[in-house]
This record gives sequence, C-alpha cells and structure tokens, in this order.
Amino acid sequence: MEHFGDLLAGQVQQKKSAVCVGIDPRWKSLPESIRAGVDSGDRSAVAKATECYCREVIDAVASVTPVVKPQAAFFELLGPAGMLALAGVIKHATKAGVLVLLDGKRGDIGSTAEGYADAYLGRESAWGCDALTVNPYLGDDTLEPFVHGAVRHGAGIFVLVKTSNPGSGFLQDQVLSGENQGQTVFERMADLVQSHAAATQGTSGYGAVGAVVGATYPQQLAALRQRMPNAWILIPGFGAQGGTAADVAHGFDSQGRGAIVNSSRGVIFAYQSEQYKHLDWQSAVAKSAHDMAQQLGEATPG
Ligand SMILES: O=C(O)c1cc(=O)[nH]c(=O)n1[C@@H]1O[C@H](COP(=O)(O)O)[C@@H](O)[C@H]1O
Repeated sequence: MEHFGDLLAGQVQQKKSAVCVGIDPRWKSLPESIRAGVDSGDRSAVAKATECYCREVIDAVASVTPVVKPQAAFFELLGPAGMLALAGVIKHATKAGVLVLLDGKRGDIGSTAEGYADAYLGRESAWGCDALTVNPYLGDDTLEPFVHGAVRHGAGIFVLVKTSNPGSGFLQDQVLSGENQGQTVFERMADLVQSHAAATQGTSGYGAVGAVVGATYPQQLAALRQRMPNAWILIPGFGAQGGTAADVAHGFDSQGRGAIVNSSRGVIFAYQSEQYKHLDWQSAVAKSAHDMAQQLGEATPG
C-alpha cells in the first residue's frame, strides 16, 4: 500500500506544481453552455450538468494539479443526485491520475469518527478518497480514529489548525492558561498534528497527517511551517480570499516542499475574470491553473 505523504510528494514532483484545484461548483457561476436548457429547479438535472462540468474542469487541469479538492457542500445541496455526482467526480479524478482530497471537514465523537474515516479514506473505501479534511476541535480522542483510518487505508487527513476565515481568531487565537500557558489554541492543535505527522512519516519525511492553515494569515503560516516540520500543509485562501504567492511562500520548507495551495473560485471560474475572458471556458480554467503553478514556483524556495 502506498503511503499518502509519499504519494503526494511524488505527484507534486511529477507535475512540478503545488496547486490544489478546489472544486466548488456553485450552479449560478457555471458556464452558460453547461447551464443551457437545464431547469435550475430540477436537482437531478442540475447534478448531472454539474458533474459534467466538474469532469471537464478536471480534464483541463489534470496535467498541472497533483490534487483536487471537491467541496462536499456544493454536492450535498443537490440532495441524493448531488452525492451521485460527487461519486462520479471522485472516480473521474482518480482515473485522470489526480489525487482526491475531499473537503468534508468531518469530526465527531470517536466511534462516529471511525465511521467517517472508514467511509471516505482510501481507494477501497465506499467513497474512494485519497484524503479528507477533518475538524479536530471536538478534541484529540476524536482525531485518533481518523489518524488510524488514514494509516490503515493508505490515505491522508488534513486537520484544521488555523483557518482562513476572518473569524478564525475568535477561538483559534485564544491564549491558553494552565499546563499550556501562553500557547494559542491553534498552536496547541499544531503540536498535536505534528506529533501525528511525525509518527506517520514516510520516506519523504512527511506524514499521513497534515494541517490546514489559511493563506490569509501569512505570519502564522510561517511560524506553523517551523512548528510542524513533518506535516503537509494545505493552504486555502489563495486568490478569491486575497492570499498571494508571496503570502504562501513561507508555508513551504527550505527545499520548496511540504505544502499544497488551494484555489477554488479563482481557477474553476477563471472565465469570469477580465484576464481570461478572451478564452473559451476550459482554456481559461487550464490557463489560470497553469499561471498559479508558475507564480507559486517563482515565489517558493528551492
Ligand atoms: O479546508 C478547507 O479547504 C478550507 C479551510 C479554510 O481555512 N478556508 C477555506 O477556504 N477552506 C475551503 O477552501 C475553499 C476556498 O475556496 P476559494 O475561496 O473559492 O478559493 C472552500 O471550499 C473552503 O471551504
């Protein structure tokens, strides 16, 4: 069985790109040609068209993206037909040679977490994902089943540490007292992630357990890179949320490894931007992913 940390390292090296394309298919933003003739009140028809669009997005970016991150929310809102579409998208990406990191932000008491882990993690699981985003703020006992599930199934997890949203400081930046006096909540979480990452590391030096740190907090990102030397970092918040290549540069190690940078709207809806308006929609998507890879390559060390 492949080791997730090594598999991701190999993919990033092969594609020469740290781009993670986020698949967040908001119906109203899909190209006119995809929406034409589809009754927006018919969830089943919308789900089918959405799947078709996502497959084309994957084909457009497959050569330049080691991993895609489908956002479960936009499939769930289409009901059961949306879940079938999500399954189709996962299979399509896998066939195209792109790793699938499902953004489900799962987290629950230990016994339920085990159910989520077995449902999503690994190519042999019901959903067949290579990795899953996990919300750890229920406590360390709720993270363990995901860690064990990842190792058992040759998959990975990305644990929320410092999220990109404006309100992430409400809890995550709080300073602890007692045994961990002076540490912030997100630093304590980072230490937990690092311990799991070190315990699960493969030959690349990176573990099956990674962290999520927003591009919108570049100083914290730089500090967290040092604090979690064995953890892959998924960096969302690039593009639409304001994060730049310079902001994410310190999320990489000194050899330019160890991080993937997600952009969803900025890539999959690139045809809406002035810069790419002259291109057909698939070419706009492909070009924006390619440009992002280039920007990251220029800004990263190594
Ligand atoms: O786990 C995530 O991917 C995530 C964590 C975080 O801190 N911030 C964040 O934006 N995300 C997700 O990353 C994607 C960002 O989308 P864009 O802002 O369109 O690039 C969305 O699917 C978010 O749910």
